[in-house]
Amino acid sequence: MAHKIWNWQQKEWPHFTYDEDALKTLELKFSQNTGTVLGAFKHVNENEKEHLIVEILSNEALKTSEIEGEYLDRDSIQSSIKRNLGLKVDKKKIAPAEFGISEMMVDLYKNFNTPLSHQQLFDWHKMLTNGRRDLKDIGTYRTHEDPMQVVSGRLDKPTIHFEAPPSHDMLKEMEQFVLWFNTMHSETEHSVLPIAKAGITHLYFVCIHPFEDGNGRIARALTEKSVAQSVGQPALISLSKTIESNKKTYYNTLENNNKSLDINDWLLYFGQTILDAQNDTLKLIDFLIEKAKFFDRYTTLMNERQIKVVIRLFDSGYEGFKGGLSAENYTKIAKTSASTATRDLKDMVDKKMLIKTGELKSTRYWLNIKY
Ligand SMILES: Nc1ncnc2c1ncn2[C@@H]1O[C@H](COP(=O)(O)OP(=O)(O)OP(=O)(O)O)[C@@H](O)[C@H]1O
Repeated sequence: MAHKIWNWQQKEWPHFTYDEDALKTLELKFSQNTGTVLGAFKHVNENEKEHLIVEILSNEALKTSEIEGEYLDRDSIQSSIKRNLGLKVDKKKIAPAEFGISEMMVDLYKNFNTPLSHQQLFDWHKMLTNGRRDLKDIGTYRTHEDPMQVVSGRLDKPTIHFEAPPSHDMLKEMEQFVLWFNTMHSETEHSVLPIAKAGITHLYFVCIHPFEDGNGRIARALTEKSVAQSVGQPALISLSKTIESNKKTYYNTLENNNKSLDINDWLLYFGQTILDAQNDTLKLIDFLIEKAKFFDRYTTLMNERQIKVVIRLFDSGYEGFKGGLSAENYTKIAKTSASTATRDLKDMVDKKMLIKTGELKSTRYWLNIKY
């Protein structure tokens, strides 16, 4: 490469700079949100807490894979997360990709507090590449001779978005990175605030790009480790879900921040992403609290069909049952006749469990909770 284009070729690498004042509002909001999440958690009973952890870890496993265009099976991931957490033993056979990502999420959750080590990164890489046969270096940093590039577009005419340092620098770079991460997250280090720590962690890691594959997923896991160490609890934020919902901005912002060591734009984008991810968790917690209240109040007033349908509605999450529940949906879920469905639904509206909107064929029913 003729010109020194990339950040790692700059003299000051890896000393990133940013404007602390510009991040102040985000850092403050982060610390307020952290308090709110911890407070809300106290209102969730043990059963619901378990549900929440499984829900968030499963979503994150799914979404971090989706960012890379890999669509995994939700049920297998949930099962595998439960098994890895020691909550469930069943004989369901789980495919290698689903098993691997679940194992990594649970390891991240359980061992959030241990200092980062090369071994932990190698283990994650092994988990992520579980079952793959197309890679040379698994569970170790890359060694291939050809340049490590992030590319898109046609194979014969690719657009190069980034080129990472050569493979022979990996040991030196990663030694430095691991040392930086652990120093930055030691108890006595207060000069850098949590959002900045997490944001630098992500960008710094993907710019080294130390593995043959899986660098994005490991970078997002490391970000969650950083947040967890800053707050002293597993992060449980919907980071990958939030990134995935606006993937283009994620890639564009990375691309605009991989040349200079001044990464202010990146930290502003990523800080807001972390806040959105925290807010998503808060909504989930509120939703679970509402769910528990709903069942406390109404379980004895419902027949078996009604309970089955209500469970199905809650399973759709706080975003709700797509388009609302119709009488036809009800007959299908409860496996009942149209006339029974009409009677059950009217009863639930009368008891204020459901809210009815629309008329005739466009009549829809919604759970009567605060959403
Ligand atoms: N222009 C860029 N500069 C620096 N990093 C980038 C850029 N564009 C994308 N990235 C990062 O590189 C990651 C992709 O790297 P890599 O392919 O090794 O990861 P990932 O986890 O692979 O998944 P998969 O192997 O399934 O593609 C993205 O998720 C993103 O974090």
